[in-house]
Amino acid sequence: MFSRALHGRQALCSGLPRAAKALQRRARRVDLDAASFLPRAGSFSSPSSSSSSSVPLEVPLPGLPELEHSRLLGDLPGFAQALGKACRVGDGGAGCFLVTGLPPRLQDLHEELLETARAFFARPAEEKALVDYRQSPQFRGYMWQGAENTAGRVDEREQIEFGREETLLQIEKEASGRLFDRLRGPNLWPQTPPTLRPLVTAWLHEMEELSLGLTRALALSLGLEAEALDHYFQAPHLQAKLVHYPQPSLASYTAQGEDGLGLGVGAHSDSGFLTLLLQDEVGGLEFLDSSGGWVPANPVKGSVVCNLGEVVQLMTRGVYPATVHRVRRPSLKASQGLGRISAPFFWNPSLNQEIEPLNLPGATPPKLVGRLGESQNRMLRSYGMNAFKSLARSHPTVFARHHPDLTCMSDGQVVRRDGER
Ligand SMILES: O=C(O)CCC(=O)C(=O)O
Ligand SMILES: [Fe+2]
Repeated sequence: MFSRALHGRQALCSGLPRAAKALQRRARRVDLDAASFLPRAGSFSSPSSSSSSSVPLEVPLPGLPELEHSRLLGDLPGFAQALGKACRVGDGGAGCFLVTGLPPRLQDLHEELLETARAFFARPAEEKALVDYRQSPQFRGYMWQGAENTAGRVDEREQIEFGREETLLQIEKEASGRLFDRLRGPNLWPQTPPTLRPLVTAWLHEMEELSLGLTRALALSLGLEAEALDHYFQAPHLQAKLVHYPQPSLASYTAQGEDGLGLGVGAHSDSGFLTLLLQDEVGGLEFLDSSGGWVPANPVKGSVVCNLGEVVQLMTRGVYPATVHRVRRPSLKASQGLGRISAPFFWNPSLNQEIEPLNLPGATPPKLVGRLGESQNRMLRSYGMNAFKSLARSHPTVFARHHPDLTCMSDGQVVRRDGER
């Protein structure tokens, strides 16, 4: 999907011990505090080679712009201005940003969620198979390592996927009669650890609220009314995952070295509106900048990474491009044998929404290197049908098993085999 040449740069801190990384993070935070919370243009070019001994601790690490959560509540116009700067990739923005300084309540929830995810993935394979996603017409549940691929390569990760919990009765009452209603339904909840269900439920609720605030800031940053996009999210189609990137074997580490370990998930952009991503301390997430270089999204305590999806790109005619990202396999040093845990939350429009480009006079899309053109990655205007298309294409056997009356056409449309709508 993306050219191999783009995979060249190494995350600056991947070879550093945890204590040094913590110190570096502190150095970067101090520097940013002094310069206010606005991103610094031109701060994203990482040197093509580095070693732990050649990186002085007082030099701030390249990183993503940091937007203080408290300003989202207390100074929406100021927050929106910083968000706009971060999303305008051609003007030196990173195309994504961190929301930092989350309230302690949310930080605690995030810590517990990461711990619980780690406990779930440590359970025996037979137990995880009880919530195997192949049982779910909504493509939710546990996916073992190798079940999914991105950019033509098998992903080196296992994951459990959730959506909004809905009973069949609820869905029947509100059914639109469209095929995408089939993506609504119940989750497959593991019995162990028992804390997983309440934690994931609380997390979805919190992320929904945060996402709506960010949507309003994004609308303001485009020169629209803050609530101008709210109607897209009356019944948002939520998707969320707990993900484990296992530690590569010692043999592969020895044979290939840290640089040769490859990717946990290949370069891609997310298909929804925006993604809020929680990650543990290990690192490995990287973003593509406007010139085709990779920028590490180093973990920052008390924050989430926010990246933009293809719906935003379509709505803004590319003025805010979807963020291309990938994940390196966990380095032996950083993950200390445990692998990496992340928790992406995907904020998507309601299934029944048609996505049309907004009227943004005077705004022009940036020139970008190393991305797919619209013709190679065409989005269907119906958000719901586009979501169904993505799932059907990624998981053809689950699609065939639960939706035998449907077929996925070469243009991506999911239709009834008998031709009825
Ligand atoms: O695990 C991560 O950090 C990123 C995951 C991701 O990009 C995805 O699942 O779409
Ligand atoms: Fe992603």
